[in-house]
Amino acid sequence: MRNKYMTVEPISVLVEDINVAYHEKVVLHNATFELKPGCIAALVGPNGGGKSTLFKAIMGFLTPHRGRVVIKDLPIRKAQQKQIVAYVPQSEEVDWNFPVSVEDVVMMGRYGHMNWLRIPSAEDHRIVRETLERVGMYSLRRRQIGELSGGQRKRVFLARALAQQGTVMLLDEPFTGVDANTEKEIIELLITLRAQGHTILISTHDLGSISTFCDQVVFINRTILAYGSVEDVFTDDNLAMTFGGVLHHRSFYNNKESKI
Ligand SMILES: Nc1ncnc2c1ncn2[C@@H]1O[C@H](COP(=O)(O)OP(=O)(O)OP(=O)(O)O)[C@@H](O)[C@H]1O
Repeated sequence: MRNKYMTVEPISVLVEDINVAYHEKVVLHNATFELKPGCIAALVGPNGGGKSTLFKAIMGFLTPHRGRVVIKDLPIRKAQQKQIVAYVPQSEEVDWNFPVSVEDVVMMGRYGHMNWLRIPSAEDHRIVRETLERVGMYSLRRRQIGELSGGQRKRVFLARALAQQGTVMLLDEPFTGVDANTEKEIIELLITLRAQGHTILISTHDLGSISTFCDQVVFINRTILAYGSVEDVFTDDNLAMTFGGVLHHRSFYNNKESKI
């Protein structure tokens, strides 16, 4: 039987010179960066800057017109086949009226581990139960997903990603619409996942918390403007370049409530 919370071999993510377009219109240009194995990286940029588009390209949902995404020395399709990358989408991308329960959603994270009949094994059920307990949603497992609060919805999709047991985790704005306690709990969970070897990319508008739990920052606005360690690149100059000169990160340290 597998260890309850598995340790994984940390792996890197390389995004190399990708262009991504919707209907021929390029929205992400020549984007390049690398995530170090076993780090938490914040993806920071303005609304419409291309964060969700980048996640979809890394997931293989959108195919770059040029460039490549390499995960553990594998092209993205192979990495997806091996269930290496798990994704927590923005809440707006989910149809909350869909008649599925919390438990059903988390079980979807196991689909890639099942055969084509998709009959869950005892291990699948065990993993779903454990991940629901881990995010504090086990007692609500039978509830329809539309009957959850914003913070509970985030937890369910986090549980789905955990159930998938991907080594790389992509989280698109997990803090939007959640209260301070839930944000703290999600950060603690991410820190634990990093200690277990996971590589994590998280888009966030909460600049004030980045230096408390992230190792790397990736600045994005239609391209990657800068990336590297928090110490080296989380600077006023890079914030100004990314947001057009209107933000200074010291103001976020002083006012933790501020969000872009
Ligand atoms: N399905 C789509 N079809 C056409 N254009 C799109 C589509 N999705 C996004 N875009 C455009 O691509 C650009 C990048 O959008 P994206 O959603 O990646 O930004 P974002 O940084 O995630 O924004 P936000 O912070 O508001 O979530 C925007 O100009 C957006 O209008």
